[in-house]
Amino acid sequence: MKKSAQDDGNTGGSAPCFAHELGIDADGAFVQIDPRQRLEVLRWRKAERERLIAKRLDFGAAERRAWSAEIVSRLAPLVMPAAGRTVGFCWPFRGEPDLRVLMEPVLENGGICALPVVIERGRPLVFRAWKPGDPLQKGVWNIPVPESGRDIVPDVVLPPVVGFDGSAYRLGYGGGFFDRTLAALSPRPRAIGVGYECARIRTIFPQPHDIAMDLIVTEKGVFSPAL
Ligand SMILES: Nc1nc2c(c(=O)[nH]1)N(C=O)[C@@H](CNc1ccc(C(=O)N[C@@H](CCC(=O)O)C(=O)O)cc1)CN2
Ligand SMILES: Nc1ncnc2c1ncn2[C@@H]1O[C@H](COP(=O)(O)OP(=O)(O)OP(=O)(O)O)[C@@H](O)[C@H]1O
Repeated sequence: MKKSAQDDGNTGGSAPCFAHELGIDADGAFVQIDPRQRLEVLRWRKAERERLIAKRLDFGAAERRAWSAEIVSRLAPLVMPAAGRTVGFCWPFRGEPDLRVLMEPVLENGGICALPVVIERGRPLVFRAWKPGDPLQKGVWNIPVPESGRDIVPDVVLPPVVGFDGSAYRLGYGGGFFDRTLAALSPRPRAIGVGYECARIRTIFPQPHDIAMDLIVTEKGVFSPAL
């Protein structure tokens, strides 16, 4: 006798699929993600972060200072005129480009500078207005953050990159903080990734949650994402 659909455990709907789990994409929509692929990407990113941070530190402080100066001079026309605009900087950490000298012209132009604060793992960053002389305290990883100051939505953010690719995707420190922040803010601030040429890689293997930078600035130039 022919088995009924019921006997097969098939209730007529589509078969349950256990090969995927749910993730979230850059627009906040749920997407299916292959867990094996996710794990492979996580492992690869962890190793790649370590390799790229070690590589930039190997170059030495004098070289990084010279590159930072180049990056600042390329960034200046992109964030100016700053009047009435808020620029989200990061306090330099582990050999990242030092953009602090750009704060003075931004402030002189009537702009506002802000620094990110990690409120909680898994949550967007909060930006706090800051100017030289205002008190700082230690945040996560001992990165200095403003002790007080009003929370503010930046018009432009300058996320440092651990790695980046030709599509302007950014590899950071693995907290997902900038992706969450950019996904949460409306209107989305302009995001200009900053880093050295030695951070350029073929691809970061972008995942649904990754948000590409609008531009990448290195000591060698200003790069738009390749189509
Ligand atoms: N200078 C600077 N400040 C910044 C950032 C940055 O990239 N540069 N951030 C940019 O977002 C935020 C801090 N980012 C952080 C990212 C990850 C972890 C962290 O705890 N990472 C885990 C590893 C995560 C994983 O691989 O799963 C760890 O080290 O244990 C901490 C802070 C805000 N301030
Ligand atoms: N918008 C989001 N919603 C939910 N989870 C997210 C979001 N963005 C990122 N994540 C999660 O955060 C984790 C880390 O992301 P990713 O590897 O892209 O970090 P990163 O960009 O290197 O870190 P950071 O910006 O903190 O320097 C991922 O596992 C991802 O699932």
